[in-house]
Amino acid sequence: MLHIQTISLVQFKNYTRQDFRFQQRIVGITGRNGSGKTNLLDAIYYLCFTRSYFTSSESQNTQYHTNGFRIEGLLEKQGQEEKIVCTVKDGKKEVSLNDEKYDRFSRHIGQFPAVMIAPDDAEIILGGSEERRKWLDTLLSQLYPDYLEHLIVYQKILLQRNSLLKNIAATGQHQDSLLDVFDQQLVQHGIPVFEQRKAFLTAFIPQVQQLYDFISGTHEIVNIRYQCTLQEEDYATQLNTARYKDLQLQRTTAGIHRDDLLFLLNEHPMKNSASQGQRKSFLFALKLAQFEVIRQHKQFAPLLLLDDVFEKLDQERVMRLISLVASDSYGQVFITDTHAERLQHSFEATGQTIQLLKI
Ligand SMILES: Nc1ncnc2c1ncn2[C@@H]1O[C@H](COP(=O)(O)OP(=O)(O)OP(=O)(O)O)[C@@H](O)[C@H]1O
Repeated sequence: MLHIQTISLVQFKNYTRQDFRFQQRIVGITGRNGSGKTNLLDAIYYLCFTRSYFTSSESQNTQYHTNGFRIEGLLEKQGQEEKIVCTVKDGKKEVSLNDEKYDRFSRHIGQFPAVMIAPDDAEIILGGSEERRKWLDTLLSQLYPDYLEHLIVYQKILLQRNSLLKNIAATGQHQDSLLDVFDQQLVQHGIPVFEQRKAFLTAFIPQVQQLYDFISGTHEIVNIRYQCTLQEEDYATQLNTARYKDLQLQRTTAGIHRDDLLFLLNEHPMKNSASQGQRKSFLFALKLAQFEVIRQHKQFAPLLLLDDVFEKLDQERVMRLISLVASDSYGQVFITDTHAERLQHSFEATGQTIQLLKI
């Protein structure tokens, strides 16, 4: 079991200094627009991922006119007390677990799994391919530390290769042997990422379908098509064939950094044809399937952070969703809403009690 008991915020976004105690499995966070509900969810997310869900800019997380922030959380994981502290001061970030500082934040990832569902998630469907890769990478990194390691090295080599391509263009000097070394390293770290993405998606799609059926109460067919050039041709050959083009464009055109996922509803791309409610139902199915996969893998439920779920879903879908996340097979659930009564009644209708925090 994973349960966050308290969180203390100092200068994190709109919180100057505030402590929260979470006493129940289901915690409702209510308050007016702009009162800081999403920011509190994000602080919890930050403890789990050493970063905000919404922004990679620490200055946006820091309260206006201050030079840093601090988030401290006390958690219980499988019967053990755990303390996580994240601080940013004058642009320098530190994260510690039980007072031991991490030398690399990536070591923290996956230990305290969490799934956030937020309105901005529509970007996973509507935005560019990097949004979909980011979603998949965050998920797989929580499951497989090796995946994250390969990805980090791959991205580092990619940057080096791209700057070499620019350098060659600027100086006119051939550097084929150095490019060969980079190509070899891209292959070494890119292929495991490709294999993991492919295997994962194959097993994942039926789970998304099952949850989509449940939430929507329909039998529309959802699908995720993995688009990667490595499916068609050996990566080393591709890099070799693309080298001339890469030299012209001064960037690496082949590889897993260009992967995309095509989301389909009844075989049509969701981006163009699905309604807002269908898209939202799909995103819930996607995220709750993610939750299931993590739970099966870790043998305990991740934290579930639900932001503004009532928007754009009809009453029936909302109730099916609430009945699912309220069930005992889920772990600790945090849910925001501007209407305290709506939140309370929705959960009480399922026979569960909810702690209401008004902020
Ligand atoms: N760096 C910052 N420093 C101080 N305040 C900030 C900072 N970043 C955001 N805010 C404030 O936080 C508030 C937004 O909080 P949040 O998004 O958590 O609101 P919310 O309760 O989820 O609102 P809604 O119901 O509209 O979704 C805004 O008032 C914004 O001005």
